[in-house]
Formats: sequence, C-alpha cells, structure tokens
Amino acid sequence: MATVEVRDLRKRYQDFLALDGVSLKAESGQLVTLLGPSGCGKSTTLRCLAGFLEANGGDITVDGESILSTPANRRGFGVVFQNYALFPHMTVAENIGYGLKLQKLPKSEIETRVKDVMQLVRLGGLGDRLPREISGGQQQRVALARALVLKPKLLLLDEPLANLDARLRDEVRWLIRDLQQQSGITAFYVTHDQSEAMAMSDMVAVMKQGRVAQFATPREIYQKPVERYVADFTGEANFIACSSVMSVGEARYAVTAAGASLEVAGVPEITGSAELLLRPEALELTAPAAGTFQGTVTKSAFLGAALHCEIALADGSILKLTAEPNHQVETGEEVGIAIDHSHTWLMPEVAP
Ligand SMILES: Nc1ncnc2c1ncn2[C@@H]1O[C@H](COP(=O)(O)OP(=O)(O)OP(=O)(O)O)[C@@H](O)[C@H]1O
Repeated sequence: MATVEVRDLRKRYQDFLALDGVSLKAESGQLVTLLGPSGCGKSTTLRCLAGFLEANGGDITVDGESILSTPANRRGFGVVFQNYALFPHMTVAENIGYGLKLQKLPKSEIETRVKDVMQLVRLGGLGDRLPREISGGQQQRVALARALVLKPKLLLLDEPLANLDARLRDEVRWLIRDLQQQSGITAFYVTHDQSEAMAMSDMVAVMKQGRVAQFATPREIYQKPVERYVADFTGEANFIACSSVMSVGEARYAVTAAGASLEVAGVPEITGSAELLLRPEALELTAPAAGTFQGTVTKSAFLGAALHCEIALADGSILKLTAEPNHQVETGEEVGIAIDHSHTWLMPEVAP
C-alpha cells in the first residue's frame, strides 16, 4: 500500500508541452482515475508514473520519497495497458509467472502464486492455453493477473477495457475494482469514458490540455463542477447564461436566468459572468404556469424507460430533460419546467 503524489508535473515532447503542471494524489488504497478527451495528457502522466518517460519538471513521490530517479523496473509498480502485450509463445500460466521467474523465486512458490492469482481473476483451468486460444476478456485478465502476481505497490491501468466489447467491459471493470479494493492496492486508471470513471473511482482528475481541471470525488465532479468543460465531460448537462449574478452568502448567489430569479449554490467567489448548470434529472415537466421556466417542446423521443425532451426557452436556451415515460408531450406544446434546487449549480464562464 502506498500514498502517491504527483506535484506540478511537466513533460515536453520536443517543443510541445504535453503536461503543464499536473498535480494529484492517491491516498493509500485509493483508485484515482485520469479522465479526459484524447490528447489531454492522461497516458503521458501514467507513463511518467511508470517511469517509461522522464518528466521535465515537478515531482512524483511514494510515501513521501521522490521516485523520479528510480528506473521503471525498480519502482515495483504493476502496469496494465489496453494492448495486453502477452508473450504469444508462452502459456497463460507462463505469462503470469514470467515476472516471478525473473525474480528467481523457487519454482514451487511461483506455481502457488500463479495458481492463487488465476483463481482471483477467474482464469482457473486455462493455465495451459496459449494467448491466442483464449478470448479478449480472458487475455485482459491474464494481463491483470501478471501485474497482480508481483504484489505491486501501485497498479497503473491505461484504458484496460478499450479493446473489449460492452458486455466484457462491464465484467472486467467490476473485477478490476473488486480486486483493487480487496487487495488494497493504490491504483491509477486512465480512461476517456466518464461512466467508467464515475463508477470505479475514489477520486477523479478531469484533465484539460495538460492540466488537471478538477480533482475531486465522482459525486463532486458531477454535482459541483468548477467549469463547463468538467460538467460537459461528466454527463448530460444543460447550461443557461445568467444575466445578473449577486453573491448572497458563502458560495450562494441570486441570479436571473432565462427570465427567472433564482437563489443557487455554486463555485465559491464567482465575480464575473456565470452560467447555471442544470442536469436533466433536476428538471421536471409541469403545466406552463407552474414551472420556474416556460418553454416550447422542440423534440420528444420515447426511450422505453424514459421520455427524452428538448424545450426551447424564451431566451433561446435549449433544455434537455428526461421525463417519466408515460408523460404525453407534443412538439410545439407550451410547457413549464420545475427545477429541483438541490441539483442546480452556478459556474463562472471560462474560455474553452
Ligand atoms: N512521443 C510523442 N511525441 C510528440 N508528441 C506526443 C508524443 N506522445 C504524445 N504526444 C502528444 O502529447 C499529448 C498528450 O498525449 P497523451 O498520449 O498523454 O494523451 P491522452 O490523453 O492519453 O490521449 P489518448 O486518450 O488519445 O491516449 C497529445 O497531444 C499527443 O499528441
């Protein structure tokens, strides 16, 4: 178990600054996810952690000690990538035991540890197969077992589910989280899939152009994003520009949005222009006069478990919401929208 801290990490590829001061921390036993779109620096951060890349500035510490000068093979970390990189000519058991063999452990100990970890990742009975004789999900479990068998201080996972189909993704996702929690290994996990990040993580770092836009729990990232970029990346979101914003207490504001006056919570110390975040589940269809907002239905689609609607407000904003499936609304109909105030959140307007 290890506490791992990344402080102001910088990495340059020729004249391109890929990491521009990344800071985050995994407490012992936590799974921390790096979430963000392609090219934001997730893999670069993970490779610096693994020791495959040399940072140009900042520090990485494990239990308070800098590891930057420790070579990758002496860091004691387990690494799992999206392309499993199994040795094709070795059996499943040989692949898993390879690292232990390099450590020159007695054969009987290797056999026991390989057998135990194979049970753990549910590969029992497949030890004699070659990688090409097992499925993609099983191959990824071999890669996981190969990392876990070394009892690493830290587990680094870079899009480990990327090559799996939806059903296997789900299965391997929960297996990884279960194993990580049971073993108490600190882990960093890279993904661009927000639902994966939300479901698995203790903490999420949402990355934006080589920096961490927000580092917080999944709940906080979803409910209290610091800016639109984070809100957009972590689920369906509606934004309404506010025409007036006045502070009325600590991180509380009186705002006017789409003709309605509201008192809302938000990011502390907003001084300039601001926009209101309304998640679809915060909105409910009402009779026209009964809602906080009034608008016109521009789209409605029956999705089975819910009715998806889009409503145009008088100021031109479009609100997306999910209504109860038996609700009947027609395109062009005037409706009201009630807001659950516990689900509103004010953010400063930030240049993209
Ligand atoms: N070896 C390299 N030489 C030059 N630029 C690089 C190199 N590796 C990565 N980059 C650039 O650095 C930036 C960050 O890359 P990185 O692989 O860390 O992003 P990522 O968030 O992991 O993206 P993805 O989800 O696509 O893997 C990108 O703009 C990428 O093009």
